Amino acid sequence: MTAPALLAPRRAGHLKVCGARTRADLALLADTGPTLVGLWHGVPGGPADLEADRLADLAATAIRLGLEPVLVTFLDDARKIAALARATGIRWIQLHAYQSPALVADLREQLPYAVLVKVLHLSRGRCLERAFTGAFERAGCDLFLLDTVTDDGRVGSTGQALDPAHVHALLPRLTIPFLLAGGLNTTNRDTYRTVTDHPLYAGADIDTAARDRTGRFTHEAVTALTRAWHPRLQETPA
Ligand SMILES: O=C(O)c1ccccc1NCC(=O)[C@H](O)[C@H](O)COP(=O)(O)O
Repeated sequence: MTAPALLAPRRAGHLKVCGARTRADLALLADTGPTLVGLWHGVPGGPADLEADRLADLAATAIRLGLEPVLVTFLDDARKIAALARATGIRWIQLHAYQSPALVADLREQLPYAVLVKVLHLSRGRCLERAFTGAFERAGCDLFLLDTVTDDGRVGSTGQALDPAHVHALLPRLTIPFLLAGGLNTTNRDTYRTVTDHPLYAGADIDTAARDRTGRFTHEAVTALTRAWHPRLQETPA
């Protein structure tokens, strides 16, 4: 017997777009297909960093529009992060710096309901947290997010693609799902077929390719990314 159509998943994983700054950004994203929106707080000097009250306003707007807000942060104070999550209603937390497994354990205790995402940084193909993936999992991490570190040490929104071979070298170490990031766009979608076919693949995370040259999200760019990275299952090429 086949499962009732209503219960069948309709999408292949998540699509997260990072760095929303305004309600208009959120309206555009809600209209074009992503499931998750990254809101930055505690990213010093980041162009999309939000003050706490603005973060709360955008998180509430995202939820109202049917998007799941994700707090993207370099903060490494569990109490501060937990307080922010409680105050804003944000359930997904993306630790994008070099936070420790101990911080993840602390956060897990304070926020049992939260979805905790730890970024694994790949520098020249090597994962800098390679020795700690098991510790992050035991600490209560729900998802990893694989992203690029540039040769000069920049992290986040680098627009630089990972080599799929380097991703595959890391995957046997993981037992929890992962999001893929790092310079994903519409033209390199096919390069990652073997990665996105992996049973632990949970979706794609994109910033640079969702924007035009002035740094603004565009309807056209995000719609094209949704088609490439987050199609309805019946649209997925065999
Ligand atoms: O987006 C940023 O500029 C950023 C800055 C500091 C920390 C994290 C940041 N972004 C996090 C993301 O999740 C991005 O979507 C991810 O790095 C992919 O970006 P891109 O390679 O530009 O698609």
